[in-house]
Amino acid sequence: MTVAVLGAGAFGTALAISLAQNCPVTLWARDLGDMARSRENAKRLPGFGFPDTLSVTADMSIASRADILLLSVPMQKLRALLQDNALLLADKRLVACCKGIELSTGLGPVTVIQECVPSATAAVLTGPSFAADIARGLPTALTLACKNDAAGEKLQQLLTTPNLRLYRTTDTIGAELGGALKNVIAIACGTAMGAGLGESARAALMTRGYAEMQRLAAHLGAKPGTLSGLSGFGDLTLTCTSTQSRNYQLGLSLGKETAFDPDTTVEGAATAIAVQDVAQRAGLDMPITAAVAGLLEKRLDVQTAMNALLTRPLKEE
Ligand SMILES: NC(=O)C1=CN([C@@H]2O[C@H](COP(=O)(O)OP(=O)(O)OC[C@H]3O[C@@H](n4cnc5c(N)ncnc54)[C@H](O)[C@@H]3O)[C@@H](O)[C@H]2O)C=CC1
Ligand SMILES: O=C(CO)COP(=O)(O)O
Repeated sequence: MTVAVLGAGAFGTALAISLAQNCPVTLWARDLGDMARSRENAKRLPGFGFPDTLSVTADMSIASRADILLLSVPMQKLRALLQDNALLLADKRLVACCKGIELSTGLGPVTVIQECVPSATAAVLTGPSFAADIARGLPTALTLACKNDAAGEKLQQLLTTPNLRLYRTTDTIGAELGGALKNVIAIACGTAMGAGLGESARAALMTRGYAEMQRLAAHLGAKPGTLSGLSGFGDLTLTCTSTQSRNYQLGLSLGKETAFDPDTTVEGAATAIAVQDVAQRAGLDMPITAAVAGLLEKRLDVQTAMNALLTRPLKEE
């Protein structure tokens, strides 16, 4: 068995290092930089040397020979990667490792794979994990979702490592929505903490944000229960409480009104805008998502957004 990881960001590099314990792994990058010589991704994941079983390439025809390909580019770049390489990726097992909703279509990564490479087996790997934790070999549990349970079970077995424990589901919609929506709530939580609104406010945002996540997931056909697993509740907890999270960090800077590096990958920003549109079309009430979208689009300031949430009509929980 061989694995390739397409996209040499922090997460793709960490997964490649971890999976290289199981089998030969090829890490594909658009731009290899100095990685082949230094045997390290100094730009995205410094301090973690590559094991001997990990090779790097910028040649997709080499990477696409692998049995299983993990797609670890940001969500808004996924479609172009698939379209550009559709012939090489035909009939492959493609596992999306990105968390988000496509801005132009409102779709998640599994559907984007199915649209671009219909002959592929599409899956998504998601759940609570920071790249550095995985690269360090710290214990991590994730969800592997694939509509075809037999194919999902095989992927679960092949991609589990001594430190990376995979659970399995056939509910790709629920799994990808959990990973996408928790980032939006993490921006809200970071904003509240950055603005000094306190930990009680953060707990309220996490809980009511989780209610929003479940509302949209149910509307889009997710199985009841998936959102309470690693891909939903698990990742929500991690991302809303850790300063390691870039979504949470963006929120902190919005709350503190400080500058934020625009080159940082913050998946929740595009997802908030995409989800706001989906929710409006569906007539769903998602006030925290709407507040985050308003902050990001600079239609709202933090105080106005908070007042809007607090003055909504009182209702049953
Ligand atoms: N960093 C983390 O701890 C985790 C990240 N993720 C997810 O992994 C995905 C990727 O995030 P990171 O690796 O952290 O981002 P990153 O910012 O570290 O790296 C993104 C990488 O994608 C590459 N890239 C961008 N557009 C590309 C294209 N068109 N073709 C090829 N490569 C392209 C960039 O060159 C860069 O190497 C995101 O969806 C994120 O939510 C999931 C779990 C943990
Ligand atoms: O998805 C993640 C943790 O599970 C990583 O979070 P950030 O993208 O916010 O850094």
